[in-house]
Amino acid sequence: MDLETRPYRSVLYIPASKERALEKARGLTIDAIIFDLEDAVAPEEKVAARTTLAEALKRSYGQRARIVRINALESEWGVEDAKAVSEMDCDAILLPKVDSPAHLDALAEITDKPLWAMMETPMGMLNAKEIAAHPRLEGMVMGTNDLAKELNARFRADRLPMMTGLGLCVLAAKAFGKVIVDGVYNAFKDDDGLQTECSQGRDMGMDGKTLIHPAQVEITNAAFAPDETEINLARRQIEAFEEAKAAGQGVAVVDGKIVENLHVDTARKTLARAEAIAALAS
Ligand SMILES: CC(C)(COP(=O)(O)OP(=O)(O)OC[C@H]1O[C@@H](n2cnc3c(N)ncnc32)[C@H](O)[C@@H]1OP(=O)(O)O)[C@@H](O)C(=O)NCCC(=O)NCCSC(=O)C[C@H](O)C(=O)O
Ligand SMILES: [Mg+2]
Repeated sequence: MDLETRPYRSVLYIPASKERALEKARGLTIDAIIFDLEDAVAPEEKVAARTTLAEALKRSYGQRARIVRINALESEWGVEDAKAVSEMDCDAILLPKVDSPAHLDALAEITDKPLWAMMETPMGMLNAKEIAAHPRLEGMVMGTNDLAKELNARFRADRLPMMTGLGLCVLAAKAFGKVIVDGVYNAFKDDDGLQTECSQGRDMGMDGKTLIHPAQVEITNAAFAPDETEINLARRQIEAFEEAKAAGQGVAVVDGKIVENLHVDTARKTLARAEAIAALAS
């Protein structure tokens, strides 16, 4: 599966030190996993967590993308994390608190793995374009907890204080064809709040959302997948446009709205996305 078609609806963080959670993930309907060596692991457990993770990755996680978040390279663990993860059976390395492409350059010197960037600092927001343009970068992950901390912003249901940063990162990721997944929703027992935040992220163009608990998976998978109404509309748009084209016209009308070439492109992507999700499930 290539980057363009691989679904990243649900991306679950798992503390690399927690064997039970590492095992549990093998049975969850998640598109990707972030195995965390950074914030979810206490300092005294960091070195042992590398070994625990290396062992866990020797067994299959099926089709789920396996991304490992290391500690910052400036920290006492970062460089050793990067070297150790380079030898592990995983799909990418995620670097926290990326401020500029220079941070990615430093990691690229240590590893050949594809790179992902945590977007969670004010400087990272300002440099989102240059970070997204990095040739080794595959994806961006919003770190909305760190961003709120750095901004001294308040958490609000509408995420207004985050919007500039979220918008800059979505623009940057889309401009350079990179994956972008939204930040976590901390209140993991609040389904309504999660649903609202998923809908907002999807409306903005996020490819999916990062999660902290298995209870968040179902809502997120549904929110970032095309639903029956969207699939049905996409099919009708393509059909109507093909008919219009055959009749020598460049525009069709479906449900009272015009359908042009560009809408057909979106419709085809919607169907391709639905097919990719169905293929993952089979
Ligand atoms: C939040 C938690 C500490 C809650 O854990 P727990 O009390 O164990 O929850 P439950 O008893 O409800 O768990 C039920 C079962 O589910 C498993 N479980 C729980 N969480 C996970 C998980 N993340 N992945 C896989 N499996 C999980 C439990 O083991 C139970 O299994 P079983 O006993 O077999 O039934 C906990 O959920 C947790 O630690 N979550 C992850 C926290 C984390 O990773 N934080 C760091 C990432 S967030 C971040 O840093 C974002 C960014 O950088 C930013 O700045 O915003
Ligand atoms: Mg963070």
